[in-house]
Amino acid sequence: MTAIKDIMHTSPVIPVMVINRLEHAVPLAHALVEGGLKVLEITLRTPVALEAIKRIKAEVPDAIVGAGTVINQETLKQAVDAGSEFLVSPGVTDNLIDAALKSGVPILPGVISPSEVMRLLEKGISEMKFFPAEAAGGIPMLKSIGGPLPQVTFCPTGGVSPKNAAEYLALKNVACVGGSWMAPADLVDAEDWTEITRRAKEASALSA
Ligand SMILES: O=C(O)C(=O)C[C@H](O)[C@H](O)COP(=O)(O)O
Repeated sequence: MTAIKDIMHTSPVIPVMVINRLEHAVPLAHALVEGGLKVLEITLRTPVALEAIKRIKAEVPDAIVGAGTVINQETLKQAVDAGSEFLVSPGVTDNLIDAALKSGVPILPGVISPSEVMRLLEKGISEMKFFPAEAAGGIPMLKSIGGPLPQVTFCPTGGVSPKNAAEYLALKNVACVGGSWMAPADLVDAEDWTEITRRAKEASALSA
């Protein structure tokens, strides 16, 4: 099992994927990996998400496949059973974090406030998702949290785009960012894998 810290340092951007049609899972993963983005977050927002995780794991060996939108013990168990190599949650509850720690699968839990950060530090977690990044205060908020809590490393996600990704990545307490702009619904629906690979290449060229 790869530690979440190493996963966060694998690529500067983690694509957040919403897969509506199962047959898109493997070509989409290939398109992103070909563009240099190996760490893939498949959100559990669609009925085919768990099967998509299994297929990508089986057919795209270079990918590091994680589950997003893990919100409780039930979705955590489903994600782990599907073979997820990491878990991402939009927020935190004690039940969820305790279950994740027990499972042994690394989790990137979502926070927006110093209190949430401190609760996770008490549980031994120092890598976190900052979600929803732009709406929750963006770059100034991360800089402010980094003052008293410099030991925490973040993956800002939510409203991150090619316009602001480099600025986020320049922060001391940011290892990578997450976002959906490499594989938005219209490009996936159109099966425009070429454009998705082009966007992935551009994203993977950003420096963390
Ligand atoms: O589904 C989840 O678990 C999430 O946490 C939400 C995603 O991270 C954001 O929807 C990505 O945000 P955008 O890049 O602004 O589209």
